[in-house]
Amino acid sequence: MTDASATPAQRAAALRAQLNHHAHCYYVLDTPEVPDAEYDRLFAELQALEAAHPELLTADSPTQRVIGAVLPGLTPVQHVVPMLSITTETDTTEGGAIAFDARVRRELALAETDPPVEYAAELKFDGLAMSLRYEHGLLTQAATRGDGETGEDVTQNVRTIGQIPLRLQGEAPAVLEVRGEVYMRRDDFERLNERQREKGEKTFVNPRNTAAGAIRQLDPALVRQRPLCFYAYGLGEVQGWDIPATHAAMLDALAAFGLPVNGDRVVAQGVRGLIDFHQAMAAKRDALPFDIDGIVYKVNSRAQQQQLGFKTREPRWAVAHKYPAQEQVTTLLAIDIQVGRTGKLTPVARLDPVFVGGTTVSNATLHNLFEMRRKGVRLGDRVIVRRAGDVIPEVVSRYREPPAHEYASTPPEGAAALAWERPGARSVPVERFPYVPNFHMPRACPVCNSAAARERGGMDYRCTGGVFCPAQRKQALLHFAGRRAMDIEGLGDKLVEQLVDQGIVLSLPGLYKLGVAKLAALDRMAEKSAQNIIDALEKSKTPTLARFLFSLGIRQVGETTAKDLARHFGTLDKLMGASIEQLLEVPDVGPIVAASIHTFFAQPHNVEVVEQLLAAGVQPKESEGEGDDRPRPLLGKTLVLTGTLPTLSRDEAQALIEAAGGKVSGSVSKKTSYVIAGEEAGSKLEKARTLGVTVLDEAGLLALLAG
Ligand SMILES: NC(=O)c1ccc[n+]([C@@H]2O[C@H](COP(=O)([O-])OP(=O)(O)OC[C@H]3O[C@@H](n4cnc5c(N)ncnc54)[C@H](O)[C@@H]3O)[C@@H](O)[C@H]2O)c1
Ligand SMILES: [Zn+2]
Repeated sequence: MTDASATPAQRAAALRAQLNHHAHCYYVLDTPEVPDAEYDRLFAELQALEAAHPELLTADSPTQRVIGAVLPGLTPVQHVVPMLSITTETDTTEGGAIAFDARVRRELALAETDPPVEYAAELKFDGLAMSLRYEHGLLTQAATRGDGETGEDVTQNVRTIGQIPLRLQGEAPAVLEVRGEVYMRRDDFERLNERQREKGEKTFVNPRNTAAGAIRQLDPALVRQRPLCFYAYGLGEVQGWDIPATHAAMLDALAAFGLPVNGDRVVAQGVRGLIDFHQAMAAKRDALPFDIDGIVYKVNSRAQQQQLGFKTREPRWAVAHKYPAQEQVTTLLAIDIQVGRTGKLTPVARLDPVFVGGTTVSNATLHNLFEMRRKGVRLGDRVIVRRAGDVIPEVVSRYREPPAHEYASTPPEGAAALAWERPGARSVPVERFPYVPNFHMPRACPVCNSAAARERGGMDYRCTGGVFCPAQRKQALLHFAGRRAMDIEGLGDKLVEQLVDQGIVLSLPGLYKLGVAKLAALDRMAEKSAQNIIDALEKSKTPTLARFLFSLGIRQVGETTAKDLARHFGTLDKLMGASIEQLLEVPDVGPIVAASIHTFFAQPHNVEVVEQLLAAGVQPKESEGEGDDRPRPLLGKTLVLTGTLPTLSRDEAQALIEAAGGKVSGSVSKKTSYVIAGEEAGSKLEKARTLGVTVLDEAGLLALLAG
């Protein structure tokens, strides 16, 4: 990207324009176009250029001022004590701490023989800076950093953050401005994105930008849906309070006022303690519930802080010692399909290996076709990968190499609309069948070759070979054995894990081939418990049809639907042979459920598994079907209708009799249970009398039907 022919002056101007543009996208629009690491690289390049050519330095250079602005619609707030930035040490090794300590010692004019400087080290929370103003203990105003001098009033939104006290505890100063960081926890962020994904809506890029976007919403009700948190780390304006002599003591005092202060902080004597803390927290970073992008070192003594003072943009007594970035750019080499435990097909990006979030990442999830399309990600693209904490790495967007000439000193019109996306990508609605150029979802499961299908309105493609697919084996077995399914006591998580991993049971029918010896040979399995499981398997062989259907784990077929199906069809054969139309006749079965059942039994492998289960001795209790649960007083009875009944037509009477389990015959014999006679009954009535068959009128029939 660097134009070799550019003069230093041209390069500096280009860098300034780019940095201003990115800062605008980041601070004002909350939708960065490049990863932080990329921004930091450009920033460092400009700093180096300005150091080498001091004549190029301008007062408005991004290296000289805090960038930010007040969003239209929000009220500006003047900061009495400016909200500054912090010098960044991008050297993530111990060199970062050593450089800072050396600077501090030089500026304090300490000799080599002088004792080590005392520092306070704390986490650098990756959120947005917030100033909370308490007057006589009451929260009166909350403001963003803005350009450091002027921020935005976001009091209403900040009030929705449960952790922030509206009233301080204890004896509060006349004025206490608390500076701290608003952030979003990683699990809250993941949940939020999960919900967005389920709704088929745009997902958020990272917790920082989500938090910053939420806090600057004009509608507090929207903010409430984005769970935010807060940690205090400093002070602004203070009146009527003796500020403690050290930074660490000041934080303790803030905690005593009831403000959230993070516990992962230390007081360190000299540079060694800083390095130790940096390393200790690097090891703990993934386990923290929120993102941090480094450690902040601060000179602990207030007196020494005052002696060191400020540069234009940042204090001289503090530094941010960074960690490896959690977002990086790399190339999308290929897309693999992973089949999950529940049959979900996930496109997974195979990447040019990249160091991100502290490890080398070569695979990252693309979630689903809809998200790929929304993000404009295609095979061969440069993409931004995020890896934070224990969350699986993901491709957050396509990365567009920013050509230097595109940047003016002010951000282009509509920068927000283009952020993180290709030009125009956003205006294209996601269609019903998402189409991603140069990539197709497979039509068949790559593991078992059953059909891969997407439900109408659903986001995910799934393997339909539920009881056959090796990827779904464990899930299928566990579900099959479940209490509400076949109820096989003792066949739990641990056992299924062993049975499958050791290749002992590979499919549902295999369960019924288990012997005591095989089971007893397993880890932590005594002969007695092995026998219990064999007994439980034996006992499970005569389930109700409904339980059996439910146990197959057909998507969309829960307990209730399974009962409806069993009642309607009565036998397994009838259900398995049912067409979509016939399935739709079942009460409460709609097109999605019908399609799911039909597809399931259309997979030859699924049918094979069912047949093998039956062959292994499983015998679901079948019935006549429809009306199964109603009283059937005429079950096994044969009736003959003759003459004209006073209210019921012949067809109506027949339907009622059949619904009650009876049969209607055309001729009277010794086997006839009842003859129902109306007006003008003929020979059939006589025959009944000769054979001694009971004759009833319509009222008699109705009484029979009523039981
Ligand atoms: N991706 C982009 O386009 C883009 C654009 C601009 C800036 N950025 C990123 O923003 C950062 C630079 O912005 P900056 O100037 O605000 O500096 P900074 O965020 O690196 O450091 C200053 C901020 O650190 C925060 N902080 C967190 N924990 C703290 C603690 N314990 N003590 C004191 N402060 C603490 C405060 O909010 C403070 O305002 C970089 O990480 C940069 O990559 C990215
Ligand atoms: Zn499969």
